[in-house]
Amino acid sequence: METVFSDRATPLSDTTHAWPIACERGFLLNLLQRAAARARQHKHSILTMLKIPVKPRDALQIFRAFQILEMGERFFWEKPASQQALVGVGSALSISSDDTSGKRFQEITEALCVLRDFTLTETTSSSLPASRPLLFGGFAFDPQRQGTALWQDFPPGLLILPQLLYRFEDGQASLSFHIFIQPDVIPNELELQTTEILALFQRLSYIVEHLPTQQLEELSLQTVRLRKQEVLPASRWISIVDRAIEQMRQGAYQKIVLARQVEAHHPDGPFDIETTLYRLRQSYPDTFVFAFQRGKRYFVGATPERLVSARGGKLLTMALAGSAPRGITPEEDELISQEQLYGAKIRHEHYFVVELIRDALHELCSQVTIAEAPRVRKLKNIQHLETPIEGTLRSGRTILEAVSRLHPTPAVGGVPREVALSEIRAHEELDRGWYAGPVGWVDVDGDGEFAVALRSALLAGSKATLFAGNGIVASSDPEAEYTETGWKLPVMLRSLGDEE
Ligand SMILES: C=C(O[C@@H]1C=C(C(=O)O)C=C[C@H]1O)C(=O)O
Repeated sequence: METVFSDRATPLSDTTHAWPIACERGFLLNLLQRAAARARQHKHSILTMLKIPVKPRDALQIFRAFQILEMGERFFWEKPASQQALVGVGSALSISSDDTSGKRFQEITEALCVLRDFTLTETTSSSLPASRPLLFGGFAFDPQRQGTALWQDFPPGLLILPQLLYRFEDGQASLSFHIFIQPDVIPNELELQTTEILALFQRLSYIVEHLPTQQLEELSLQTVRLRKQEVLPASRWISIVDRAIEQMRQGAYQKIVLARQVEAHHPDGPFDIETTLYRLRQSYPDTFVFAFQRGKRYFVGATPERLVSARGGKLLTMALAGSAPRGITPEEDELISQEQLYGAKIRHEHYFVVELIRDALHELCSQVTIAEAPRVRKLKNIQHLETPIEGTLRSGRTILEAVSRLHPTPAVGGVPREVALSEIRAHEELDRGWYAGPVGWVDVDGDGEFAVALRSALLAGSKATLFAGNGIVASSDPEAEYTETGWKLPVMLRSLGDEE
């Protein structure tokens, strides 16, 4: 294998050679020719992926560069504290499911299996860790709920294989390009495609090299008074919670999570997605910071809740439920966590989630380890009770199977699941869309990571729709639940630049 990638140490400040996407024409053409030969042999298109090492750059800069490239919709996924990022643009393939009967995960898994069997991956550098094409996307919270115009273009299930993917992990950065090669492709077309891909690499290199660096930090300091509006009046929301408590007292179900919706309007023009992401990552480094674009709209957030990750057979998940505010002094903070988070009501709510996860993993995993006692997870303005859970996936099981069994956990749905879901559907009076649904990525081999899309908002121009929910049990106090949802909203409000 011939590679022309230069490992020469070029300082990032050297804008002339800071970001070459180096790939020799002969190497790329040869890859496409091999893909074409395989496509002819199998009479099936071949998903061809080329992975190239690049100099690490801030993931948000790449996100910006992808916009200038104008190749279509973008996505962003970052775990700032563990320095992992995925940034994608364009769509080489989109797999969606409109199924409302519970088969959406299965339908998408089947499509992924076909892809896996017809994939050719290549890299210009053997020092890069092997990886497989990955798709990014999400799932609606409840596909059975009648969708409204608010979540148009966010179907029950959607995964997108980007044309270009920037990945940063373990201190290494790479750029992957994906293309389908058809069985009837002619040699001239392969030549043409090679020329086009190389031109694209050149254009992107130029854009990345010439991006200004400091701008986002400055923009993130600017605040504005957003006009905020509750979609349901507080009294109405509280009466919905009241009703649920009454039902639980009568034994109809044991736990339900009810959410409310707030609209925020920017007085002077559209929200800036990059500045929003910058603020989210600065304030909430220990979360999954994500953005998913559909048309001109973005679903964006910083969620502390991992639904599940699976890599090489190792599965990680968590129960995250029970919330309290942060104290001003360390002593007060500690007192709040001891009195509230470790109090009987919250432990009870939390325990439902641990139990469900234990049951859901039973068939999927050969071994499950649940931390003996929950711990406190401290975020900037809120703290939660969290129980880490690990498992070993049985062979042949994939992350999407885990997602389909775990979602919705009682941290966002309720107990029993189906009763709580139909109560939410009938009485919550809001369209959750992808809020509280699984968002994340999966590769063609079934590894991946999904988070629960909390602390999130849907941005449409100068309007943002925010969601926040809370777990309610029979002993809950409706006014207190309202206040608690109010601790969750500032994550997005401040990140949208709100001055309050
Ligand atoms: C539903 C939300 O959060 C969930 C509910 C929690 C609770 O009931 O205390 C805590 C964390 C999340 O599992 C939300 O942030 O909107």
